[in-house]
Amino acid sequence: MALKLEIAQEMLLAAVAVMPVERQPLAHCWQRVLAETVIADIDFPPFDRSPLDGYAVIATEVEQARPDAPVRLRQIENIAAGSVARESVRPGTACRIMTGAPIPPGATGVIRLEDTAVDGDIVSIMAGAGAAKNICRRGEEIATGEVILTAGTVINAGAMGMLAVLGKAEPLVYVRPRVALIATGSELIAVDEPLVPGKIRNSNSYMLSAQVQEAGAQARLLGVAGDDVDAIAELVEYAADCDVCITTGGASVGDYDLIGEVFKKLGVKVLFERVSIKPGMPVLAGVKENKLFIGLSGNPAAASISFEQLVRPVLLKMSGRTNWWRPCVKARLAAPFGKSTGAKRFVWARCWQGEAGLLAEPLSLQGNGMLKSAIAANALVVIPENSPPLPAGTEVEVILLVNG
Ligand SMILES: Nc1nc2c(c(=O)[nH]1)N[C@H]1C(S)=C(S)[C@@H](COP(=O)(O)OP(=O)(O)OC[C@H]3O[C@@H](n4cnc5c(N)ncnc54)[C@H](O)[C@@H]3O)O[C@H]1N2
Ligand code: MOO
Repeated sequence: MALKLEIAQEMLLAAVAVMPVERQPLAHCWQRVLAETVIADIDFPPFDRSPLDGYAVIATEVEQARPDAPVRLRQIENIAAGSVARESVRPGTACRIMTGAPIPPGATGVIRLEDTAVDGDIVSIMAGAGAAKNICRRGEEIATGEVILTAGTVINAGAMGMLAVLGKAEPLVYVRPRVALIATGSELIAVDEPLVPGKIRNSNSYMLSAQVQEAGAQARLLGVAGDDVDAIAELVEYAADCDVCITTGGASVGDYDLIGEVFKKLGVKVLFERVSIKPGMPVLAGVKENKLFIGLSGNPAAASISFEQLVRPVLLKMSGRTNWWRPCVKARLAAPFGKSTGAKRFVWARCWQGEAGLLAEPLSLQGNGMLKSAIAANALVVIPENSPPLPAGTEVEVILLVNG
């Protein structure tokens, strides 16, 4: 009897724990999950600074300056970004200043270079209104004590930059789960081997290594084992240093479907053997000594979809992420979906914004042994259980294949 998807998801999530933490050099932290709350210990900007190349002035002195009535000031010094002024701006003077340099004492505004005319050490201000707005104030973006990032945040480009602003050279991040990938099947050959009759290349390990990495984990490709319990068990034991071990193939009821037997031989406690989804119905899951064992179907579409639905949320939880689910939206089918379906079905689709709302078009060639439509897919259409064929225009739930 196949288990309901939601129950299988809950069982797997309950079976795993969040990974330990480690410090990593900031340059290696992109896409890692932060394991600490980052509180600003500085204001940013740390000083009032100029957003323009121009002249720091006393704003009220130049307010009325116009091209036909310029205000003439004496330049006292020139401050580059990285330097600080030695002198104060006093009435009748201006300080040449570059973008990013600290506003000198006494100045209350900045005039951009384009609104000035310079003759020796005399600068004529040709347009002086609004000079006070041309100062970036200390702490205008970040105030000391502010919470800037929280644990569980995926470190994106913005977070990378912000951690650098705050001097976090070695942020605390979660260790990435290690995931072993083993392909089983006597028909499988390696990607660099020539095809011979009866054989196909192992594509599942490469497809899943991408899915594993997209979920923030590390993939270890352990190669192929033929349909032999001892050979498969040996490779699974090879994965001893991994947190999750995933096999593909041999998950169904055929003469050579041996994963159940392999799990039994290795003392893996089986949680379930079939989940009520299409594709991906045959999927075994088990635990042994805090390690998770997953036996996915050999069919590429089935392996990919059951990974997406069952394994991805688990890897996100282990990685320290706080949201384990993709964003889900409603859309209308842009083309009919002609199959009636018993179990809940996931269909690779393209989703886009139409004139009257979101549209989703199921991609062609969606056999459970096929993969091509996954190349163009940006979404999965969810066909509810016990659905008749669905005409174009039917409202469906769509899972967007982006991070939530
Ligand atoms: N009598 C029944 N037969 C089948 C049933 C069923 O309920 N009763 N279910 C079918 C469905 S649906 C699926 S899904 C598959 C699941 O089979 P397995 O998980 O045991 O997988 P295999 O038989 O080993 O392989 C299936 C298919 O995939 C190809 N394959 C395997 N590994 C790879 C790989 N690493 N890279 C690329 N392709 C791979 C393999 O050659 C087979 O064509 O069972 C159905 N049968
Ligand atoms: O159950 Mo199979 O999983 O349709 O691909």
